[in-house]
Amino acid sequence: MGRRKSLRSQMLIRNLPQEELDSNDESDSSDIDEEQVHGIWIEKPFQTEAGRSYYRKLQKDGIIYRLGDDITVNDGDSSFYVGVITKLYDKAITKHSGEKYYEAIWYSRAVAKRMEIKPEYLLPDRHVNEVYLSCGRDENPTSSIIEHCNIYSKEEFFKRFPQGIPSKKKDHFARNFFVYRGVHLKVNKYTEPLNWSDYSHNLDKIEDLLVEMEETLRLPKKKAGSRGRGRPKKRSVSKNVEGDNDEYELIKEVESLSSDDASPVVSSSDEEYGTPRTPRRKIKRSRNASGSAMSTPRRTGYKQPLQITPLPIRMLSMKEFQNSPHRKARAMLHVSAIPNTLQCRDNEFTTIFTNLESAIEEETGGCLYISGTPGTGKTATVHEVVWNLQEMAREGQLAEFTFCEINGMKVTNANQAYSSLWESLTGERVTPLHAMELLDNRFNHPSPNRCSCVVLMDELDQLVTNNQKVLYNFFNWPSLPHSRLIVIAVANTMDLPERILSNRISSRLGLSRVPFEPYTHNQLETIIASRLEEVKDEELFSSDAIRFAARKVAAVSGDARRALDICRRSSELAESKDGKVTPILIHQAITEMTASPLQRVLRDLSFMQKVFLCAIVNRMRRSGFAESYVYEVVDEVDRLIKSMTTIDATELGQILQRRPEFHYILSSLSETGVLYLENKSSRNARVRLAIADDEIKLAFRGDTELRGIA
Ligand SMILES: Nc1ncnc2c1ncn2[C@@H]1O[C@H](COP(=O)(O)OP(=O)(O)OP(=O)(O)O)[C@@H](O)[C@H]1O
Ligand SMILES: [Mg+2]
Repeated sequence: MGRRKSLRSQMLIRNLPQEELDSNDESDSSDIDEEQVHGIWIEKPFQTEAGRSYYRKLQKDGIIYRLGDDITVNDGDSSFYVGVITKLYDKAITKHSGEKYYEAIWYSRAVAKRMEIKPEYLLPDRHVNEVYLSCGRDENPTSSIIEHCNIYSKEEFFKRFPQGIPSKKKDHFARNFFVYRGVHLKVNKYTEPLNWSDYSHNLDKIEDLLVEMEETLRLPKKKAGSRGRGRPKKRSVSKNVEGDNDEYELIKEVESLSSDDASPVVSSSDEEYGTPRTPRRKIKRSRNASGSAMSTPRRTGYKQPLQITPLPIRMLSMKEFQNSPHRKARAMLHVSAIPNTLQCRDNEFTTIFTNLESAIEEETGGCLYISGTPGTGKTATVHEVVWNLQEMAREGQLAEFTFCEINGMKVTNANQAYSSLWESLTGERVTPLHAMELLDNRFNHPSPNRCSCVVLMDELDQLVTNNQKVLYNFFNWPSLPHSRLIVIAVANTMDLPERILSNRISSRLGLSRVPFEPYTHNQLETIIASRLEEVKDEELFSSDAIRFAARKVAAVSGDARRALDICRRSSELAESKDGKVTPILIHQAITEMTASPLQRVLRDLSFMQKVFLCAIVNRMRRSGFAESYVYEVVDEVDRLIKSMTTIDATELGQILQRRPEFHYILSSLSETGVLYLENKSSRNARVRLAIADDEIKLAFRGDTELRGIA
């Protein structure tokens, strides 16, 4: 609830004619809350269009706000935004509160708590009392208006306040600013100096200036969806970034200037900043430590500096590498060697690209759900789209946006997704719970000039929690009007949102879906051949061999990763025989990879044994430790089973009831020699794999029962 200010103070702020303030006295006392919080219309609308009535004036908390007035706006935190009112309207005919809106063009603050302009683009001559006219505008409920403010030209401002206004003088600081330039935040470019007295309170001139800024500062856009090929080089951001410290220094400068003025006595804090001193070390003492006869004697000893035993360095000779075409081919076929373009994924690329591009352009939020079996190029395609969009943003053809990647496999706990997103947005590290609150607050409150944020949530199934809160939040935030959050969720199964979230919620979210079909043999052939393009002349792979490998993989899984693995192994075999890769060698590689005794043992395990092994592998990847506790593995098994597509709910119930059998399952696996299990029959026993986790992945990859989890 807004606190009612005295009429005197309102007059001081606004210099309003007394009649306008007096008119307040006639207002109905029953409307007092509505008037204070949302304001009331004090004259008839001058225009009605498409269910909206437009007004010229709003009276809120006794103060009149008109079109063209400069205002400060609540940012949902302890700071504020500055804007000029361009429209005042209500959306419906009813009298309910919360339906009165204003549209504002925002001024970007040159020095703000949370920067609206990226630190690397800040101008060195910016001033603590300066704001830039920006091209951003927003609609917001009138309840967010704080009060009027004065926006002067630079000349006029310094005539009135020769020393500037220090931020600690809160009353004056938040009410007086000057404009010297405009800024286009999407391309981070500034206009030439402006004389703001020509524009102040003149909406037509401001709008003309914005059009001019849009035309002159922004580059022409590339054809939509045109695929800028190749990965753009990483931008080298100047190390000498001006950030919050500079803000602090600037504020400090102004503060010291004004304090000089006010009194010649140097304050202790000024003194501290004036002369550099050797920092004193703080000594932590416990309450009853020093000299007490009762104190426990301190352990004496000395800390040895950490010593690192150097490992022998294996030098790879470049010559050897270049002389061996097979090695070169294997490097090209390696899954980590990302090709310039991804073959056979043009449709998927275009769908994702246009969805993201339009959401960034239109400053809206959105949710994209990408599903497909392993190795179908989901992650690689999203990365390619994002690289292209980032390149466009760098060239000024698209608004700048933040990209954040959260991989379910790389977080130890699903809630860490919140911390990762908050860190990408602000650079601050906070606990997951706090991050969730901060994010919720951010997305529920308007903010001028907020840039869009694209979040890739890869391996989504790993982010499923018991109460599904993480998924719910990440799918719900994009639908909030001010979030500008675009979520790309990637998972192996089509219907994960339906299974995890209740139907009512998942249908409300309205996810756009992009399914990635397994590759056909023709597509796999193209993918392998294009990777071998550079060593084509050497004829290392016969075309029959490539076709054979592609057909073999397409018949089982359509997994590009597997096709590449097979080709790499057969290249090794061919190299040892000094020959080229033939269908026979491909066959040999496949048999080798799938028919080892260990592979046979693994494939013959029972369903639950397999699920337990998958759970152990998942735990290992998440925590980064080889060892896990049995209770952690059991929890992981629960989670995996819930996200499985191959079993129905009743069966699921039975499996979960049988869970106490976990110890028998783990002991049997330990007896087979697949894992080490600590010899105690409790949930706190530790368990570790005795074989490479890759073997498990390889054995279970084509297993239909384990679809969606292995
Ligand atoms: N169309 C393609 N052209 C070239 N290489 C491809 C193509 N599709 C996939 N690959 C390669 O296959 C490998 C696996 O692709 P990617 O990681 O995108 O699969 P994914 O669908 O995300 O699988 P998972 O579900 O296991 O995460 C990558 O190394 C990628 O370079
Ligand atoms: Mg992936």
